[in-house]
Amino acid sequence: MLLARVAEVSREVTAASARSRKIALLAELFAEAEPDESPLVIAYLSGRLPQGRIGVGWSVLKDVVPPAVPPAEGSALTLGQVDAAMAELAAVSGAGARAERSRLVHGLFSAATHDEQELLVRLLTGEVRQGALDAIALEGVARAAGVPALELRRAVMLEGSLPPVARAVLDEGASALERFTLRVGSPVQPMLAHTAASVAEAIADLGPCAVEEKLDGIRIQVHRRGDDVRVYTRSLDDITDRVPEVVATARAVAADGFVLDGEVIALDPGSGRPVSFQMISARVGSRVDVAGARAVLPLTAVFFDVLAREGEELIDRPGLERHAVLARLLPESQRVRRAVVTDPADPAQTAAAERFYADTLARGHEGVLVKALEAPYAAGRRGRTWLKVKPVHTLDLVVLAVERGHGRRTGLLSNLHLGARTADGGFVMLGKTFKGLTDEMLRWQTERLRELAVSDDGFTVRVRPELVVEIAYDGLQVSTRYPAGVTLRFARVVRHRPDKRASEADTVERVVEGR
Ligand SMILES: Nc1ncnc2c1ncn2[C@@H]1O[C@H](COP(=O)(O)OP(=O)(O)OP(=O)(O)O)[C@@H](O)[C@H]1O
Repeated sequence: MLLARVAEVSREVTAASARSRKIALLAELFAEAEPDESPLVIAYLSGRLPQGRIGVGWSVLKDVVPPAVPPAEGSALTLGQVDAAMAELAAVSGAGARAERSRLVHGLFSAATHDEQELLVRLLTGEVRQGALDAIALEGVARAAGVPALELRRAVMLEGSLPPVARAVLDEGASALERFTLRVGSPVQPMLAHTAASVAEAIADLGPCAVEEKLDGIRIQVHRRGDDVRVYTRSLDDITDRVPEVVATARAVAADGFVLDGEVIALDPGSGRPVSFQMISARVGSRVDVAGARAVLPLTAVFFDVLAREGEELIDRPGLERHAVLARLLPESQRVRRAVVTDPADPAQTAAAERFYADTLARGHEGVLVKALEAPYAAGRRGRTWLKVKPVHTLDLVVLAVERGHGRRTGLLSNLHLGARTADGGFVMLGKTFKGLTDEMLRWQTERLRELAVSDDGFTVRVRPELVVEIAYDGLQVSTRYPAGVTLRFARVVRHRPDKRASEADTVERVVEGR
């Protein structure tokens, strides 16, 4: 397939306002593509490169942004050629890398038409305006392959991503879906939670439920088959080598095969209270000297769900049943604490749930999750059957740009420009903040944002909109300075969220309407 065709559909999808029209356009595109090309089509439409970040920054791109390079007359670039060029670019390193990248990028842009050049820029800068593309791409594939979207979605959750499933169903049809089951060693997208204002509201919503402590660590999914243990993050990255303590815990379980869902935390050796997320994140994120870091900040794995055991898939079983399996697998110390409300009409039980919430906060945790006892595990979805209750309201926003620090912060990238998602896949800026950033966080974000930089006027560095930050704030205030007409009052950074994608950030509608 030609890149020009993807560029054309990408434009049409952006211009179409009806979701059904977008899906129809995508279905047509997937029907035309060879099944093997579909992973590239999905990636390019949603503005991702399969190679990830490939080191082409603004210093290289500014020389090729249209109209800098004369465009090719007719379209001839195929998706395969673009992919090969990106792979070549990703492999460049060492002395002379910048010149070599520049040479390769020039070559690619000279072979591209004007429209293709624009798509290439968007791919290389990460600036794609394709709202909720992953969800509609899934529906487009379902229609092109003639399979129900619901069944395709389940397969995608179990596989972890759309491209491999798309390739299989477009090639073989519905029968391919059977292959995508929960497998030990293949991470599935975790179930997520909605928010409730209070424990009472959550109980009223869910009926019989469990109130669990919300641990403030890093989500982990632990797979074990025989002696082989793998640990994945919420974004399904394999962190096995960084968390030897978790591997040891999983090996000690008296069962051969299972998939567990939980959180890795660190407890202060002195007080026994949980240490900050930022420190755990630094410990898990460190590529260096795991043994040394381990001595300083030992990690503890605590689990709250089990998705499979000894070859048996459990995700469709009620929560209560899964918890019974979990309780047989793990000692109490390795499970989250919880209080069960079997009868929401019993005041003694609801009072006990409220006490549990208060005690959890007093122990230094950030809140609770209230989970319906009957509900299955909704992999990859923000289910209505898990509700989180926290005393402080936070937003997940995307860093759009950052200002250079001055004074004590000279040399660091400090003041963050914060954006919420818009319905059309873009971002709208809601405000700026450098409050809440510790020295360690400043150092970390400076390094990360330098990698994401796309332009720099000496004062403000614009970045690919990829880094998510969790922001606490005291409310909204009307502002003519910001495009949504509002800005955040006393916004402060709670933490960076490298485990979240920009597509998971809060939408401006949610911020403004409190939804
Ligand atoms: N007992 C628990 N059950 C489920 N998730 C828990 C529990 N304790 C801590 N967590 C964490 O809370 C998260 C659930 O909240 P949510 O689905 O909103 O994700 P989130 O956006 O990362 O949440 P937040 O931003 O509030 O941490 C899980 O991803 C997990 O990391």
